[in-house]
Amino acid sequence: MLAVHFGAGNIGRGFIGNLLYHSKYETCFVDVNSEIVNLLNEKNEYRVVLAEPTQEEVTIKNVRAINSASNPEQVIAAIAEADLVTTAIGPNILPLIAGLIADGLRKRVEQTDKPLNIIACENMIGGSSLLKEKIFEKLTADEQSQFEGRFGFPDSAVDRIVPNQVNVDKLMVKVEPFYEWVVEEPKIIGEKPPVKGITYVQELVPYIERKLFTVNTGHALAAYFGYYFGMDTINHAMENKQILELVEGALKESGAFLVEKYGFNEEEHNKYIQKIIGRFSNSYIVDEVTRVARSPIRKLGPNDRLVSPARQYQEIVGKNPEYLLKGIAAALMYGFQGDEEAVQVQAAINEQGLETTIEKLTQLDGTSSLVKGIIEQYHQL
Ligand SMILES: NC(=O)c1ccc[n+]([C@@H]2O[C@H](COP(=O)([O-])OP(=O)(O)OC[C@H]3O[C@@H](n4cnc5c(N)ncnc54)[C@H](O)[C@@H]3O)[C@@H](O)[C@H]2O)c1
Ligand SMILES: O=P(O)(O)OC[C@@H](O)[C@@H](O)[C@H](O)[C@H](O)CO
Repeated sequence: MLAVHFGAGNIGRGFIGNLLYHSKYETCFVDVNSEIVNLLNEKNEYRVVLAEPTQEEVTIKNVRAINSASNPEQVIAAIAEADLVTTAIGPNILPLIAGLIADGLRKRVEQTDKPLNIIACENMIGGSSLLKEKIFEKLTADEQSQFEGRFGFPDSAVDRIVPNQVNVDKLMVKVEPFYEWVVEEPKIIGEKPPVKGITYVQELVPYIERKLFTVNTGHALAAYFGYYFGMDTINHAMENKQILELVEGALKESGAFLVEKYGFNEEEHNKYIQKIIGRFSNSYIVDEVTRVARSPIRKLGPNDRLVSPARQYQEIVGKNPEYLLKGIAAALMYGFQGDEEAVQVQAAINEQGLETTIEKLTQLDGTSSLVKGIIEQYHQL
């Protein structure tokens, strides 16, 4: 079985590639990083090390790679033959690979009528659906109806902390032991990809909201307040009592509406929160706050980990959240010069003012109590 995976980065090698290998796939990574592509083709294997006391190590074999910038025709040929296509490249990049996947699917229908599933493994609600939309924009009406029944785009939620890292062995990747990959079954076309480690569910939204609005909400608060208080890594940030309290406060708020909305067991949800806080504090992982804080414009978006839980808390619990608004305020203050989006947010606040910037980024109404609350928290920082 052949899997074509876009993005040979942290999650691509450290998580998806790992599960694919253990499920007997040959994995063809697609990336634009020529160093990583060349190394994968030279070695055809790489190591994954667990960030825990045993430092257990596995070797992932049966891998190769294609540089999509220089060899797009090879990617097209690989998609035409693939049994599964996955991505872990970042939400902002999905639209950029849509044309190449569309060409691969066109070639495929000339060769075979075998169905194919394309699964985006990104931190966002509806990643595969967005990819489908972008691919379908490239197609004629006839192609759209032909592709509709043949290619599935099930949404998914992926969870495993894989920090940025520079190792002597450049292909090696250190990952936390925990992982979860949930895929929505009803949108699968043909047989379910037999990947050991995927949990298939009938409805994905509760899982992705629980993951994004717990793991990523808490992580974002740890990162933005970590940066604010001058911390370098997430586990150092979590050692700070004030930050721990802020993270716990935000997770109690997101937990309150998640439990109410989806009927999760409250006690189980509290255990889930505590487990996540333990994961953030893993001292075997060096996860820089600037990785977790990356792309604040995306993270301040209306459907992302800060604004969506704040809005849903207000709608479902019936009052303004406190900690989630503090988190949004801290994200608005994030001025790391090495992050293009952080620089843009600071420039927008200086040029257009705080309220207009909040309205534009969050799509919240400037007169709403949520925006007023964010401004109040911002001025308190
Ligand atoms: N790292 C984590 O802890 C983690 C966990 C869960 C989900 N995710 C999600 O996985 C996705 C990837 O994150 P990551 O941490 O692995 O990032 P990363 O930067 O380590 O990897 C992304 C890879 O995509 C490649 N890439 C960029 N543009 C490309 C293009 N046009 N075509 C092909 N490849 C391209 C990059 O060269 C890089 O190798 C993101 O959506 C992230 O939110 C990350
Ligand atoms: O990848 P991002 O930028 O959406 O979010 C940064 C981290 O919170 C994220 O990568 C987590 O490590 C991951 O989502 C854990 O499953």
